[in-house]
Amino acid sequence: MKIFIDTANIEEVKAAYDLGVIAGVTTNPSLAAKEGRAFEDVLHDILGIVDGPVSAQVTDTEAKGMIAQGEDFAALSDKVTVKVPMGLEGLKAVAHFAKRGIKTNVTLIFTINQALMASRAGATFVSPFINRLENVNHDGLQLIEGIADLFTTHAIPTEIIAASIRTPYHVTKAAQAGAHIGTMPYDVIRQLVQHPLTDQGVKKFLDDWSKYQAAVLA
Ligand SMILES: O=C[C@H](O)COP(=O)(O)O
Repeated sequence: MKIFIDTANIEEVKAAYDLGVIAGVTTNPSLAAKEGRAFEDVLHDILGIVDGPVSAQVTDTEAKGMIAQGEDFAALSDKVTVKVPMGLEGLKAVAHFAKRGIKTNVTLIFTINQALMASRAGATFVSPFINRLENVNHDGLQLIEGIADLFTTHAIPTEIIAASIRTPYHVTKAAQAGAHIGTMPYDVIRQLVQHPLTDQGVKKFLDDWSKYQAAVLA
C-alpha cells in the first residue's frame, strides 16, 4: 500500500515528503479552509514539492460546474487528480474527465455499490472513508475489503484510497484488506514510525556507549 498525506498544509507536506515515503497528497475543502489562503496558491505550492498525484476537490454541486473547476485544476499540472464527491452529478463529471484522460478521485464512498458506480464511470481512484463509517457504527475496514474483492473479481483497474484514517491500526488493516493507497494526516504518519521499545532501545544503546567510552577514556 502506498502512503499519501491528507493535508493542505505545506509544512506538513514538506515534513512528510522529506521522509521519502510519500507517494501523493489528498486535500479537501475542509483542509483547504484551515490554511486561510487561496486554494490555487496552496495547490501550486504542493505541486512544487510532490512527484505523485495531488487531489484537488471541486466544490460545485452540478456536473457542469465541477467540470469547469476540474479542468482549471487539471490545467495546472498532469499531477492533479480532480476529486469529485460521489453522486449523480459527480459521476457525470467523472465520465467527462475519464474521456479527456484527466485523473479523478471519487470521494465520500460509503458502500461497495458507490465504489462500483464510480469505477464504471471511469474513476482513477475511489476514496472509502474508514473513520466516518466507524462513527456511525459501521465497519469501515470491511468496506475496504469488500471493494478490494470486487475490483479483483471483476478486474477493475480503479485504485482504492483508504481515507478518513485516524490510527496506525487503520493503516495496517487497510493495507491488509487490499487498499492500494492509504491517505492519512501527518500525525498518523509520525505514529507509524514510533514504538516505545524502539525509544527504550535507542536510550539503552546510547547509555551503554557512554559508559564504555567513559571506562575506556578513564
Ligand atoms: O477527504 C478525505 C479525508 O480522508 C476525510 O476524512 P476525515 O475528515 O474523516 O479525516
